[in-house]
Amino acid sequence: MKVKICGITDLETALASVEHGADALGFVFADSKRRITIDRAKEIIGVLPKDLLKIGVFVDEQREMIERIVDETGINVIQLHGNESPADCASFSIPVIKALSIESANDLLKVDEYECDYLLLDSPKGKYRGGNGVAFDWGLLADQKVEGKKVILAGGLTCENVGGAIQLVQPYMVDVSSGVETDGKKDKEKIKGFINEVTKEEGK
Ligand SMILES: O=C(O)c1ccccc1N[C@@H]1O[C@H](COP(=O)(O)O)[C@@H](O)[C@H]1O
Repeated sequence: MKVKICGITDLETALASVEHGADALGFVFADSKRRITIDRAKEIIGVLPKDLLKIGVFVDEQREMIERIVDETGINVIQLHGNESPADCASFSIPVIKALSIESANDLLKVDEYECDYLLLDSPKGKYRGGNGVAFDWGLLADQKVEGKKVILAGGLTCENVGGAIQLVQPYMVDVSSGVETDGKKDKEKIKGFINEVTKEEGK
């Protein structure tokens, strides 16, 4: 099971996440309290391990801007978290994650429209397009399995609920932002605890 820590804005948190076993770090280039500048992302990514997934999160961003940010920062996976169409997600030169908002079983029908490398399933609710710390009904995914896609589960995951979520959904990766923060800042102990819970669940 892979783990992504999203909303990285400083090097110390990035390095601590890697040390504790994160497979992927997310950098938000969209409207968010965790938005990062191109220069800052470049500085952080420049010292991270080569094989780590460095994921740029975008919401309905211009393709040219996404390509520029990829070139300048070293982002090696693109996460499209807005209303991007299947065509918008196609033919980038690096892997793409399409995020879909899941509120009802009907929303899962969209899954087959996208041919990208990964599908991220998140809650639709909150102030921003993502990163709101709100979970959706994971039971929908237990009832209607997503076949043949690498599923990333996101939205309201915490140290307390990630074990149960994994049992229910069996995703390829779990993705967390708010659940590893205290007072709006990334909390290294929570990051460690979250990754430990995922590892514990895998060992069962
Ligand atoms: O993290 C953000 O601020 C963000 C902003 C805009 C689009 C996506 C964003 N983050 C993604 O949302 C999921 C869920 O976050 P949370 O754990 O519920 O806080 C997160 O994993 C990011 O991929």
